[in-house]
Amino acid sequence: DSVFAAIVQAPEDPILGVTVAYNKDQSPVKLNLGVGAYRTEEGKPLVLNVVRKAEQFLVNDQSRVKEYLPILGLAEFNKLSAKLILGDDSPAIQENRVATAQCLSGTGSLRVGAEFLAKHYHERTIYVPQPSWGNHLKVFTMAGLSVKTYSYYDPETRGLNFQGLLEDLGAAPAGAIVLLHACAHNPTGVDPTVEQWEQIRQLIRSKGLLPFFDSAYQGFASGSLDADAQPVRMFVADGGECFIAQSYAKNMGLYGERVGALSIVCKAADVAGRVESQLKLVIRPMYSNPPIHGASIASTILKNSDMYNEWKIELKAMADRIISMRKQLFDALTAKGTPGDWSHIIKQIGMFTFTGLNSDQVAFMTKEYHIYMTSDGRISMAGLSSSTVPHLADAIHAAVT
Ligand SMILES: Cc1ncc(COP(=O)(O)O)c(CN[C@](O)(C(=O)O)[C@@H](O)C(=O)O)c1O
Repeated sequence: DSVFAAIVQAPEDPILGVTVAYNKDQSPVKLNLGVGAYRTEEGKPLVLNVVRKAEQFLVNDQSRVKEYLPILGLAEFNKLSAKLILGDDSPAIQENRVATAQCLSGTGSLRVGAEFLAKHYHERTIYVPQPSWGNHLKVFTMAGLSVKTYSYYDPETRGLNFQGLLEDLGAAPAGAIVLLHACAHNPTGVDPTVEQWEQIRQLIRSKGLLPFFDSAYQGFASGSLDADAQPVRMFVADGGECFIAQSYAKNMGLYGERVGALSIVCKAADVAGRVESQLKLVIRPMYSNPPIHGASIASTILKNSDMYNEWKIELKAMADRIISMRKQLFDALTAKGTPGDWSHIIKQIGMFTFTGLNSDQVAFMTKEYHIYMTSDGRISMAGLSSSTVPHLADAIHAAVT
């Protein structure tokens, strides 16, 4: 019989599997609040106008060819991506201390960074917040790093367990890698304050820990690209090293184009040059070179000031719609007198609300109300619209009474 006869059926991905279940549901009132993908008020995926414009511009450019990109990707895109997260006036960029590679969106940037660290960095332990994006554990483990967690979320206050965070990172071995969500923490929607970020930075630098930022929602959390990049810029301003994974999936709506970048901020330009050369040895045997189309769209938008400004307006509109959904859900639960304190819905930031509903309550809401969400109680606010808020409020009310 087949040499693969012993292979067992793999479980569905905890996040992407929710969409699989949603697609099978025939109910007219079904609601997909699982995957972090933006939907319009009409519940439809959104291609930004400025993305359509950039694509049209590219299609009309007869001089464009389909040649391989370099291993590190589209150089112009890499420069513009580093500027986007580090700021136009970043000393690290001016001093040529940043090595950047275009990677396959956020996941690919995290994986390339992890593979690089497993090969070149003496400390193989990476501390990931508890909880974190589910895929972090698998990406870092598959790259050969050993994953530990640091306290992050306080279920009592549904806010940050800041003391626990400081204790756990304070106890980490010198040199350990620390994964930090740059903004809009997934799944909790809880971010440190600027003051808390400064304390985290001081602790990380004093212990010689290596910060690895995951920036998947820049501009999507507050609506401001600069505000959402503030924590990253605080760390880079102190001259220390850091890794930064960027994704354009959400803020440019380039989900399926797989557009992202890994930047490694070094202490000296010659180190950055050598790091960049070693990044090529990680990437070449993995996927050789990245796709040209999505990065060309992003680059066209980032380098053209009219398009860049149009993008910022569309980005803020997406962020504002999500904030409005938070308010509407909070108001609906308040109006219904749903038992419990629901203020965390409006206090949390970014794509997700960490409701505090347990897996049994989630299963009930799926079964009885056709609400699709992750079993940890996370809801993608982008999946909601004014017309569907009442249905979700009914489901939550029924689940907690
Ligand atoms: C913190 C974080 N980091 C990286 C990524 C990877 O994103 P990409 O590779 O597409 O650029 C996500 C996306 N996470 C999800 O929005 C989510 O948690 O639903 C979803 O896209 C996913 O892939 O799980 C994320 O939330």
